[in-house]
Amino acid sequence: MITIEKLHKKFGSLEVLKGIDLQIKSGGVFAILGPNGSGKTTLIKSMLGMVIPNSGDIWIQGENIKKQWRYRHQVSYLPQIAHFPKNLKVAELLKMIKNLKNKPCDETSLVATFNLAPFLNKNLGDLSGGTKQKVNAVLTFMVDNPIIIMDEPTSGLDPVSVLELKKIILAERAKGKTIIISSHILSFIEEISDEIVFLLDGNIYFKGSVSKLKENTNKSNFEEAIASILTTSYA
Ligand SMILES: Nc1ncnc2c1ncn2[C@@H]1O[C@H](COP(=O)(O)OP(=O)(O)OP(=O)(O)O)[C@@H](O)[C@H]1O
Repeated sequence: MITIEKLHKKFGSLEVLKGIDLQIKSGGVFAILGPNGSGKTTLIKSMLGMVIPNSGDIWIQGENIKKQWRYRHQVSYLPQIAHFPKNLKVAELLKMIKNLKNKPCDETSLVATFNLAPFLNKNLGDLSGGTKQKVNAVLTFMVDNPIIIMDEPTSGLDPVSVLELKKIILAERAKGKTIIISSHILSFIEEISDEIVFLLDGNIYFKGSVSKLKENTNKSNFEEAIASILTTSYA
């Protein structure tokens, strides 16, 4: 269970999160949606201790994360933009992360799933954006953690890889893991999410299932339901 209470975050005079209260129950796929700049990454990074809120509290598995780091051993994170060392080879990075994790890692089947074998001896700086994202996915899923947080995981992936990613996410969900995803690809979110939260103007505009959102907005299509929130709010 993840509990967020009265979370405020400002960057200078820009108030990005204006008192977010949120509960994410354990087990299932939870999506964080919202327009560009609505604070999805800020919220995600707050859960990871990478953004320090101005006020408010976050509890992960019962532990207040303020000034804590141990909980991070239970959380896998796929960042929106991975900054890999350019001159390191893919195989070297995988080995290095495995050593750092000091936990059982299973990257072999993931490397096969994402067809990364031909790239293992290539420098990370020479990879295409999509191939880097596949490496990012391998790093995320190779460790067996109960919480998986992904910021725009489909970014740059071709349709076959998106399909593979979806299968992996659903398999992790079936193991009872808590998976938190931010994405603008609504078809992807609709297929995999148990619950969504929609951020708007620093607050939670909606929390519930995709079908509940469709019902509330009186739309049969998820994209139209999201569009109707935005047109109503910004009209
Ligand atoms: N370190 C920072 N310093 C200053 N402003 C920041 C910083 N990080 C984020 N912001 C600003 O906070 C706002 C929210 O950014 P955030 O990245 O959380 O949005 P997002 O919903 O993830 O956006 P997107 O959909 O474009 O990825 C934006 O206006 C952004 O410019």
